[in-house]
Amino acid sequence: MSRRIALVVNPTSGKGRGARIGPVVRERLAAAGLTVDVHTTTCAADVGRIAAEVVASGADAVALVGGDGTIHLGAQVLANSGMPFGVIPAGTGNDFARGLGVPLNDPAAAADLVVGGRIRAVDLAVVKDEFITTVVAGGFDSLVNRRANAMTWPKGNARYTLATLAELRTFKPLEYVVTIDGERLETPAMLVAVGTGPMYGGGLQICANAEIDDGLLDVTIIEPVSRLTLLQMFPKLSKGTHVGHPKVRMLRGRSVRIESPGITAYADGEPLGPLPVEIGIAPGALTVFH
Ligand SMILES: Nc1ncnc2c1ncn2[C@@H]1O[C@H](COP(=O)(O)OP(=O)(O)OP(=O)(O)O)[C@@H](O)[C@H]1O
Repeated sequence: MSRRIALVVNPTSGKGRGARIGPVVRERLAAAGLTVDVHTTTCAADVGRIAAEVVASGADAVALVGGDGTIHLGAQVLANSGMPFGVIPAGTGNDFARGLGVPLNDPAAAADLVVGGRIRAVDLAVVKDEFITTVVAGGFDSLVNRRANAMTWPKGNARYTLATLAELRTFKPLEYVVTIDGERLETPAMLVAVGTGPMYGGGLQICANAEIDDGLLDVTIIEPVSRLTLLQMFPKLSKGTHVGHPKVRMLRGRSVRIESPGITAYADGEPLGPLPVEIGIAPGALTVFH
């Protein structure tokens, strides 16, 4: 009997890229002999609802065509379900897919990972009962995220660059209390980011050393630096070459609490809530094709 795959497509991801690549993926999966049930979402709530129906249906696997927002929604249901999950990147950021090494601009190649059937279990961060698939941002980066989300132009990652420049004009270091596995650290900083995977903001390797299956959260603290130094650090984040910078601290733990007054945390590119947040880890909670 052929494997039965539910293909869940967010047509709005990547400003319509999801709608464009959905049929490409369906054809590729079907050509490989898989039985494909296509589900197209009409609103954000559909992602979780459909994922729950798919899990209950006894399908062999699910593939999600979307960006980090869609994966975040799907992961809430797929976590700890044991159902293998394929990521077909269609968003603007695609940081979860980047962290996994899924091809970003070749939907047929991403579909081939589902066909191949090779799976691994990856960790998720958890805040209250919410699973997070990439990084929690709490500081300068969350202000940039908020501003970039509010911008309608430009379309791709250039939004983050413009938002960074705009926020830099007025940003001042923040006072933090960061508690990692019960150990309290008081420090001023530009940002504190916590991730299971390395990336946010469309390929910025803020937690460059993060291993997505080591059962640990990676914590990056950028201590106070001049505006120019922070600006110069952003291109380094794309390559991960900020690692080792004297003002960049990288730590690890199983539980992390971040406190700083007046800051809203962002996770998987969307607002999570005001600090303080307590972040835990769900080791190996998501089973993914790779
Ligand atoms: N029809 C729909 N189906 C699912 N989600 C939708 C739909 N319309 C709007 N949304 C919203 O779109 C958001 C963005 O989707 P997604 O994150 O996949 O794309 P993106 O923002 O382009 O990519 P990225 O997050 O990687 O930058 C979702 O979090 C969801 O809230």
